[in-house]
Amino acid sequence: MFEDDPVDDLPAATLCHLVDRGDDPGGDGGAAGDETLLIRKKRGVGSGQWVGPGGKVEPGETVEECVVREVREEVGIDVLDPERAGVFVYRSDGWDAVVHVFRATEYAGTPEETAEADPRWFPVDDLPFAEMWQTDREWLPHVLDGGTFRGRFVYSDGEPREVRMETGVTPSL
Ligand SMILES: COc1nc(N)nc2c1ncn2[C@H]1C[C@H](O)[C@@H](COP(=O)(O)OP(=O)(O)OP(=O)(O)O)O1
Repeated sequence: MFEDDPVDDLPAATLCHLVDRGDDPGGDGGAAGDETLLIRKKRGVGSGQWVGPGGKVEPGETVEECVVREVREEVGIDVLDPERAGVFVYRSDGWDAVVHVFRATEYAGTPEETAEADPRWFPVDDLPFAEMWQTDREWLPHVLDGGTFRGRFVYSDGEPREVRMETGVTPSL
């Protein structure tokens, strides 16, 4: 899967997909059913799109530390039980990275808008894919359903040109 990629040398980043299972996900009086928290990114890679909160791993930081820090910085909540759900290599004509995907179900606090992100809960069966990374369609439903994956996505001019993915695997490089 990653034979052609210098995975040890690529920058690392994280994404968090928080799933709220309950009668009133997000505590916002919305419809019952599973929901997931997405952000409208205000800056950085993928700005303007809906995406899971996350960001770049800082020097000396583990990916687990990064995902907790980034979610706190972007939407002001503490994720309590992040678990690895996937990993993908992203290659493009700009930035390249290894992105570590986490799933979580427990959190403390209430998501709030920040300078980086505008958060909103979406039903897991009604995600805004038209305004998301195109390859999220391939793996996000699987992750929200408790699955794991590894992938390699090559983009050019903002479009996916090569998409490779395997599911039900250990989500490591
Ligand atoms: C197909 O590629 C991607 N798909 C998805 N869903 N998300 C991606 C893809 N490539 C990158 N990302 C995510 C991974 C990270 O969460 C962000 C990139 O980090 P960001 O630019 O947000 O980094 P920060 O440290 O928050 O921001 P600053 O650099 O401004 O400090 O994109």
